[in-house]
Amino acid sequence: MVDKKLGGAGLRGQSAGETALCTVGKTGSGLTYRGYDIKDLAANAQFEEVAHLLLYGKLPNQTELTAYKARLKGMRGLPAPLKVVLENIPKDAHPMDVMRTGCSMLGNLETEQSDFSDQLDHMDRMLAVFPGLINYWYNFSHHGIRVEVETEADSIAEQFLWTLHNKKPEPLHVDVMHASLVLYAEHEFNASTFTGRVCASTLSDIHSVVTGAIGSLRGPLHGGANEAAMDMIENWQSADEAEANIMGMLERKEKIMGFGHAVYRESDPRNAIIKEWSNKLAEQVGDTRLYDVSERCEAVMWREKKLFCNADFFHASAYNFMGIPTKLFTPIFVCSRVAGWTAHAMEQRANNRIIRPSADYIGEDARDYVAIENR
Ligand SMILES: CC(=O)SCCNC(=O)CCNC(=O)[C@H](O)C(C)(C)COP(=O)(O)OP(=O)(O)OC[C@H]1O[C@@H](n2cnc3c(N)ncnc32)[C@H](O)[C@@H]1OP(=O)(O)O
Ligand SMILES: O=C([O-])CC(=O)C(=O)O
Repeated sequence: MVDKKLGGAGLRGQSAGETALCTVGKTGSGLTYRGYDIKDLAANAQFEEVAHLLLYGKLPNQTELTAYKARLKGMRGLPAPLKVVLENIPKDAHPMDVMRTGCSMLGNLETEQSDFSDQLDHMDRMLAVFPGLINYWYNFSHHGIRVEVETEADSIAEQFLWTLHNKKPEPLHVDVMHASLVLYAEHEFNASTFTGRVCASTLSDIHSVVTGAIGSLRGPLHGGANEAAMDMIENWQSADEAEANIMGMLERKEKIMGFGHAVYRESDPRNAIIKEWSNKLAEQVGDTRLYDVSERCEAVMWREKKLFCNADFFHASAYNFMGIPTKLFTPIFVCSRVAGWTAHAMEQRANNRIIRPSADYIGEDARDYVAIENR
């Protein structure tokens, strides 16, 4: 990988701590979780295997996986007061705000012990409950339906689609969701994870850690890019129209969402994987527009700027082909990344020192206080 010229802005390139969870841009195809290459995990593992790897330190054997999935399945129910809160959030709310409020409310109802002795219970609970939480709100606010969240879904991947569409999803879509959740699960010291680690370093509770992380993920420069990419590509009826518009945006020095990365220099290893799934889904739905448009954007951005698709870009078309509303794209990221966030919180707690960097002062020199009547 080509070394990036590092500047101080955005703490780019500076180490802010240690982790045993993930490497970004260092070995293999460029992304590993506890030493396992993302390509192998995405091709072979269910999301629950990856969550177990991150939270419990090892890939589960079959008996452990079966037990873990059963444990998570038993944790899907929404407490009644949380349902009341969700039912009171308006239809036009941003779903990431719903996630943030839902997570925070859960922390009021099921507060973590201050000695963190029950931390894993809360971490698993969030993994289990988040898909139903967002889809309960979505279905209630948009369709007036109180969707059943304690479904027979076999996995978190299936649970998301089942509670969204209120019916058992087709197997291909479940496979795509597994891959997607695996791809999004963990990414070292990205902005949302770092937010969570800072919060964890104050010895705060796990719901505060995750609520803060959700807030950071919401922005279009981070998780919100998958929605922003969809809002962009859905306007274009053909690859040629996409190319003309991208060229115009580049000329006007606009950011193209879903491209570029703070660490990777030549490619994001997650892109090829989700792109392949998007291609499969395009064939399944008989798409002749969105996938071509996306591919052309990719080609033009590389040709003009040597900028590549990050994990978010082909997620947009893939989710769209599965009938997922654009506004729910980033909440899916939450349903996955909560595994990484909480694993990082545990790691921080296990070897903690409060995160408190310094700043270079660029303000006024010392001066005399001026009484209010003299200002
Ligand atoms: C899952 C994830 O969170 S992945 C990231 C999702 N975010 C996006 O897709 C948003 C669009 N991308 C971006 O804004 C950026 O590429 C980021 C935020 C991801 C990384 O930011 P940085 O590390 O500051 O980017 P980097 O230093 O590589 O930028 C180099 C140059 O390329 C430009 N550039 C980077 N990404 C883009 C883009 N998507 N569109 C247009 N220009 C871009 C920058 O403006 C910068 O130009 P400059 O030197 O003239 O200022
Ligand atoms: O690492 C980053 O800066 C952003 C990213 O790709 C992620 O969080 O998945």
